[in-house]
Amino acid sequence: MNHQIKKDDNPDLIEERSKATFDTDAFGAFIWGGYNNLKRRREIARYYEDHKELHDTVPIAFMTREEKLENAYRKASIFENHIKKACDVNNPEEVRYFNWLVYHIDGHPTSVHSIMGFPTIINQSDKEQQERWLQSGENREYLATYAQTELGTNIKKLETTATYDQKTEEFILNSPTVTSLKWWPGNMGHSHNVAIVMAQLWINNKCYGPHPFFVQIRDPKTHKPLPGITVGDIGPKFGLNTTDNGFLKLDHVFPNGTYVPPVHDKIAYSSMMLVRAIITPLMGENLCIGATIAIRYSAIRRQGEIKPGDGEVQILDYQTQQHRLFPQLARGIAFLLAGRNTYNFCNNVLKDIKNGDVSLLADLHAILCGLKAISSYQAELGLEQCRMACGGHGYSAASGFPLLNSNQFNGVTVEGDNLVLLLQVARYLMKRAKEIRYEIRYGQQPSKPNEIYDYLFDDAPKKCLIDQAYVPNYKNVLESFEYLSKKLTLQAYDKLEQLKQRGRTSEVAWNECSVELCKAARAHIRTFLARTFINEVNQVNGLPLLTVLKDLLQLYLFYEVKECMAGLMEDGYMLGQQLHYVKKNIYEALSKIRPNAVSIVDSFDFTDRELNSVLGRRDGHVYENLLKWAQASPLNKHDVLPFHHKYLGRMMEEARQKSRL
Ligand SMILES: CCCCC/C=C/C(=O)SCCNC(=O)CCNC(=O)[C@H](O)C(C)(C)COP(=O)(O)OP(=O)(O)OC[C@H]1O[C@@H](n2cnc3c(N)ncnc32)[C@H](O)[C@@H]1OP(=O)(O)O
Ligand SMILES: Cc1cc2nc3c(=O)[nH]c(=O)nc-3n(C[C@H](O)[C@H](O)[C@H](O)COP(=O)(O)OP(=O)(O)OC[C@H]3O[C@@H](n4cnc5c(N)ncnc54)[C@H](O)[C@@H]3O)c2cc1C
Repeated sequence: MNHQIKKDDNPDLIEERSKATFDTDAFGAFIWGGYNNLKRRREIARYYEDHKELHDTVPIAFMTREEKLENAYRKASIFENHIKKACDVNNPEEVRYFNWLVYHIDGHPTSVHSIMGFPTIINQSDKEQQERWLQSGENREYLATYAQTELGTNIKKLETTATYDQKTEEFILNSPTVTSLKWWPGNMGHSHNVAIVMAQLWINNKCYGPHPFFVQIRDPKTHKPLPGITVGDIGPKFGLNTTDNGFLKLDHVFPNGTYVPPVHDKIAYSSMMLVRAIITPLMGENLCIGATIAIRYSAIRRQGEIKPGDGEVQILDYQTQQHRLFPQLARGIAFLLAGRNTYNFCNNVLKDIKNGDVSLLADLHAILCGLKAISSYQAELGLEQCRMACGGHGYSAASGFPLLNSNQFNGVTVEGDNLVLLLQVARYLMKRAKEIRYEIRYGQQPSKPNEIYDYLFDDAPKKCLIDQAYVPNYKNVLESFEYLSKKLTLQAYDKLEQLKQRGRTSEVAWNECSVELCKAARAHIRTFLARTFINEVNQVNGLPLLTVLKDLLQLYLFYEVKECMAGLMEDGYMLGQQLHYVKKNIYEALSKIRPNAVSIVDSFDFTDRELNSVLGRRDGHVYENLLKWAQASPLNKHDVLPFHHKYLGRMMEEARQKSRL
């Protein structure tokens, strides 16, 4: 049963919705982690709808950059009055959802304080510092950005210095070169007045590596930059134009604060872990939003005939359209599930770290890096497929895709470039490979099995069993992913060792293997994503929901097998006839998903505010609203543009006069 049917909706959508073979609320509860969460989402969305002062005055596509910022500042100033009424403020998912409804996708002037600056203070300050900055940070008496990236250096070679002056017992922060300017930190340009600055710590002429410092960059009252501080906005970007990403130069600045040694030398990176953990489900959500827009639009858009004379078909009936869109749906769900899983894992490990236990830090770091890299890359490609699937209207800002996709572009870069992060995964895998070759087991005697990497130590069957349909729970497909991942990991390791034996330094050998190292990392993450999807579906009771989830799982798994078929076939592990079986499964899954496609995307329960798209409207009334949208364009405020006669009008008039001569 589809709960979204309303009698005045577009007839094609009513027809699609009436075909649902499952309960859309049951699916929604599966996606959002239970019925109560789904109910709370609806209550929060209702709260947002009922409070017009939180809405945009005009679509942001029609605003200049300054208007965007002012609109977001206006909302930020009333946000605190509303959040306590709309949400349980101790529930991060409710808070995140309300934020998302109010500010939507283009950034906002308090975001980096919430997701990076303040969490860094929570996780990395000592008791005395917390007494000073915790409550006031929570009250937003100050707003803190996270200033790590520099204009021309990499993290290992940061040039910003924090030198301890023994005489005054103070730290002096300095940007000694143009390349050392902090560049990119979100909200640093104009909105925030504090920066958590990552700087190389120098004590007695000895460098202790990058450490975070709490630096007041603007006067708390006048908001003017403080002495020694040069700060500003870095200018317009591909997306996130409601965020003032900034630059910062420190000229011998004396910040508040003391140096506290971390419990682990990589703890300074924990803020990045937390954000990476947020990014993967966000990528899933973005992709599901894109798929919702494109699938709803494909159900109301009619173009061409399949059987001549039978009339124009919904473009969703074309197999090519299904092949373009349904894998995005399946991948979006896979990212949401894996993201939820690792977000919980991350919070548990961060708690352990606070108590001095860093035993799971490396496992967590590797999986977060890999998931962030794969999910953001595939979501970017997938959203582009969704846009293209909407033809010309997909290119209009009314579709929502220009804003959605341009913001998605930052996913592959923020919190670490994807290739750099895949190489972090590879570093972890190479350690496991060494243990396999020397027959040592990671963690020696593990107290409990670790699903993330245990398979690397097991002997997978040497023969591909992918076409053995009787194997339960897709064990055979998972084994194929495991086989490939282990093979690529060991191949990369052996090549590294050979290069080193031939005299290459470790670093040069690493670089010469880096394409293959990234392949191994991708295969490991693919295995994790597949296993998580299978495990989550296995826990579902209730046949109608289970059936549609299994259709999506079938598509997901066989589509991923097809994506890595070269690696599976090159050594004869998978045979040509098995590839035919894989393709058959993909096409079969597409046709099983087709009748439920609109109901599946309805199950996500995205509001029209979240979709921000005329094409993806819940009611399907696309064409009349495209006209309304175009008429609202600021250009159409005038029948004749105020500068028309000054230029084009004059040009044409002069041309007419000339031709009369
Ligand atoms: C939603 C919108 C958000 C918008 C806000 C965006 C904010 C930002 O973008 S903030 C800036 C983020 N910057 C980055 O993410 C930089 C990306 N690069 C990295 O993270 C790299 O991992 C590195 C530069 C931190 C380290 O690279 P590398 O030089 O290769 O390695 P090291 O020698 O420094 O360290 C290796 C060692 O450390 C472990 N490790 C690295 N990072 C972490 C971590 N986050 N947590 C735990 N452990 C970490 C790594 O596994 C190695 O361990 P061993 O192999 O045991 O030595
Ligand atoms: C929208 C946005 C918001 C941001 N917000 C913040 C913020 O709030 N705070 C902050 O500190 N930073 C922020 N950043 C900066 C961001 O974290 C960095 O841009 C990102 O980590 C990549 O670093 P880089 O720009 O120095 O790229 P570079 O390191 O110059 O990388 C460029 C390319 O070189 C290659 N490369 C680099 N190193 C290696 C390597 N070791 N091995 C192989 N290939 C390599 C990769 O292909 C990479 O794509 C933001 C960036 C963006 C786009």
